[in-house]
Amino acid sequence: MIEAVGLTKRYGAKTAVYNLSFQVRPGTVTGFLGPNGSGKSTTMRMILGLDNPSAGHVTIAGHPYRKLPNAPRHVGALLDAKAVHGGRHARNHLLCLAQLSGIPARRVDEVLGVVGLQDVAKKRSKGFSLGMGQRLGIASALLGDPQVLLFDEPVNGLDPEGILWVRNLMKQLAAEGRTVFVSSHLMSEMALTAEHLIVIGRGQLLADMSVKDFISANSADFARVRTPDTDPQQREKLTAALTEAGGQVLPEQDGALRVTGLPLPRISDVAHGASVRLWELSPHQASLEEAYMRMTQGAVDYRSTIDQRAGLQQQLPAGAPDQFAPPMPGQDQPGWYAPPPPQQGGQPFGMPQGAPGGPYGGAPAGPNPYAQQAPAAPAQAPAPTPHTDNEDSR
Ligand SMILES: Nc1ncnc2c1ncn2[C@@H]1O[C@H](COP(=O)(O)OP(=O)(O)OP(=O)(O)O)[C@@H](O)[C@H]1O
Repeated sequence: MIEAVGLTKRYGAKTAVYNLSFQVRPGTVTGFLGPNGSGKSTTMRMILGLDNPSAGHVTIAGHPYRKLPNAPRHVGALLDAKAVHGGRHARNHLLCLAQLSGIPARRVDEVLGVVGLQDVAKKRSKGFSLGMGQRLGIASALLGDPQVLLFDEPVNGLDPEGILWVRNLMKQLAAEGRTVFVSSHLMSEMALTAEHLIVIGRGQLLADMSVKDFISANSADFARVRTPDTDPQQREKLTAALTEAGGQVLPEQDGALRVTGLPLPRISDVAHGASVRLWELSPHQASLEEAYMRMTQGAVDYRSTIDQRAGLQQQLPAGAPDQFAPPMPGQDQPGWYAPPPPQQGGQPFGMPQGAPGGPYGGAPAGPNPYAQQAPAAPAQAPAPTPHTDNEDSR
């Protein structure tokens, strides 16, 4: 298990991670999400002892990484797939790593097979594609057959077959009882791979919950209703009747209606009462991507100036109801589509229960550097400071 308590990292005046407390448990794939620059890589580097926390601590199986006996046998990581000696053959690169950790040479051939690089084992890695480099990085992580694995953007550069392979590999590693902590910007992929999520924004914990709970807590589910295409008046009649009944109705591009605020059976009754025939009445749940966009909308540092000029400030999905609207009729009935919880007052973005300080009572990390920030997206374009330590691989 990985456990962070009150983890904080400052680089001069910049606070990259602030008072972060979480646990990553064995047996499941835990996704690590956050907008660009939110502190994911910094957190991973602190877990691996590559950066010292300014406050708080992080342990693996109860020990700081640097105090783990023969750490590479316990922990494997892919942080930057380009961090290899390009002049070395793939096999030699792995052999060097293996020798440093007392891992037998036969394990090198095993992991080359696992990642599908056996045919290019004698090729220099500087000629590798991005995807091949990722596979070599994953091979390095697996070398010590570790119980704890960290992957920073492991599917970066992989083709669809490679992405599927990584997905299955992560799940298999977790099913074997290992701790698997993986960051990615591909929400659709995370939804298929991870069971649990840790979401951060501007270095702070935003959510620590199952994927299922995350989606239901941050999504605006809706019903799709379609009246006969041949009779547009039926659609208008139904829109009026549903609005009258307290629903919010928005037209979809394909002519259907998107309804929130009313349970499915009520929509059906209202349609029946208005003598409107229905061709479709179906429930829809938001995707992880939609839920993620809603949660992190106030915690995005880097935004296109084109989006800002056009007022495209992280738009909510179409049909999302007003977050601050009073309770709606039918709210307690099964099948009612709840709007997302309102952002908590005064915070630049929704904070998790118990934060700051975190659910584990993290050590005080000094004044919250974000407390005085504007509550919404920045009005000015952020300084265009490409910042990442391994941006080439992204
Ligand atoms: N060595 C460093 N010196 C100064 N600032 C740094 C350093 N490393 C990271 N930062 C800053 O800390 C913040 C968090 O960066 P980090 O790379 O951890 O974010 P990230 O969530 O991994 O981003 P991305 O999704 O783009 O990879 C950024 O504002 C970054 O500029």
